Amino acid sequence: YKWPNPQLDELESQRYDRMGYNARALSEGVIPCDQFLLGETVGRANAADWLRTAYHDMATHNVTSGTGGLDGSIRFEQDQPANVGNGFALTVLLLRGEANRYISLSDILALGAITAVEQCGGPKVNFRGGRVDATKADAPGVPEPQQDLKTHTEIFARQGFTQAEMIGLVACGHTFGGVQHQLFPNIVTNDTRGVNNTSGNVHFDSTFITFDNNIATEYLDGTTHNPLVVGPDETNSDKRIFSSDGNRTMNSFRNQRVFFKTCADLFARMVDTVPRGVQLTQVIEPMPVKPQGVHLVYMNDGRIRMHGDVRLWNTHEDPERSAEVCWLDRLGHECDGCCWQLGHTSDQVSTFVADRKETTSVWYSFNQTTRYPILDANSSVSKFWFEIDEGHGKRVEDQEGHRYALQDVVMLADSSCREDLNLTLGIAVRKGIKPTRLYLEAESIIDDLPVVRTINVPMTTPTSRNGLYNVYTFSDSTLFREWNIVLEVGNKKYATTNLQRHEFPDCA
Ligand code: HEM
Repeated sequence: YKWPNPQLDELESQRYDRMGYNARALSEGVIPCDQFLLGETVGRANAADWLRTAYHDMATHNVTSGTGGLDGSIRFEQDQPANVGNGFALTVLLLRGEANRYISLSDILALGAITAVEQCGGPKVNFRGGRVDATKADAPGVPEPQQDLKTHTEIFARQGFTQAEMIGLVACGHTFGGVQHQLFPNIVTNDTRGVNNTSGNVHFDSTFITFDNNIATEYLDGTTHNPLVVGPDETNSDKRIFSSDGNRTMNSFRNQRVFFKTCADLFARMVDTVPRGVQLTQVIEPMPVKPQGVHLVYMNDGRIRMHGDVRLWNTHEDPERSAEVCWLDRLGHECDGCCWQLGHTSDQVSTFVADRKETTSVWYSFNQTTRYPILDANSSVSKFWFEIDEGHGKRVEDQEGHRYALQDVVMLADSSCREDLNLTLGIAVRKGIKPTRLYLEAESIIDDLPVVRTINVPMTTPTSRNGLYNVYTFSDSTLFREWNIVLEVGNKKYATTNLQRHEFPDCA
């Protein structure tokens, strides 16, 4: 895809900016993998809850009617007997803050499961966005351990999975976590609860926070303590499922590579199981050169300052490297002095983990400490690109000649400042156009879901008419999450990027 694309930019960032500079908060709950936030029970982990939540949310799917699937309906399904325990509520509570208008709660639940798998030693799982959040419960459909093999096979077939895929999905799922005595006292009894720890949570395998094939090898070797294999016959659903093809599938999982490949494919299908009619995006791949938070600020002296970062994916620190941002003027012409050396410090590095390896990215800032690229408002900017030199000539990074587009019609003004929760915004609007409406788009989370509020900015009297821009002043104290400015000119819209991370000076 081509930058800017607010939805794909956001999905890409949530997917790949996992740790370090400009990291998103999503993965914090699974770093380290034994982390269990918001609860006291030892022997549990967010990683296990996140994976189980994605499965239970999806498990309502009916391939024939096209209903149910991964749609966040788990929020309304916690009174269903198959959804006992607080793992689902905790998962929603931990993850909902990461959703916004471009990435739904159900996208975040899908990505939470993928992040847990990848971060805790598992394979890379393809991620798409575009899930739509349900507003009510789906028809019940999550399997329970006391059901027989025929029922389980039918349930998985209804969800769209064959018998072999059922074996795979259960084995891949049960490499994390375990069964709690408190919730299943007949499965993990007073006698068996002490096996892994004293809290009464008996794990499915000996490495309950590591994604590996021990779930299969320990089962095959007869050393397993999996409560759904060695528990009471009636609830030994893993045993019935694992052995249902004469252990053929489980035997293939002795090979870790086969196990990883199977799990990666099945998890991708699991999280992509959505109600009919929901259109998912392409698989989100990392952008090799990605601008982040690029925006303009109108200075009181009539010039324009350019802010932002750029991420160079899959590279390392290189003292030889120098990087520049270059731009075309607002009419699309090349201009003199329209290149600027980017700043970089050693903390501007980030990492992404999958397939047990780390990918490093290095970031550069448009500013070097306090020095920014400053443009003359007359010539201004329409597109920019990067020129990178690693000691063997300049490499141009311009999205295959498309360059990166940037509007200069509406922007923040330098007069903007913060006083506690209150932001006093100066909003600069280019003269010579006939604006029809100026407003802010501000996000909040209401009843677990992201919503966008529109806040009108009156344009009666500009507070300043310096240079080529009129500046309108507006105050608001509700801009806690993502927000941006939009200017409508007839049916054309000019929008800034999310300005949540802009650093405002104190008003004093
Ligand atoms: C017949 C199918 C299945 C049955 C009967 C079943 C049953 C169970 C039960 C009884 C627990 C214990 C929950 C608790 O005590 O909190 C559990 C945990 C878990 N299940 Fe399944 N499950 C099935 C399939 C799956 C699938 C397909 C996945 C994922 C792909 C999955 C992922 C998990 C995870 C990660 C846990 C651990 C949760 C934790 O430790 O907090 N399960 N399952």
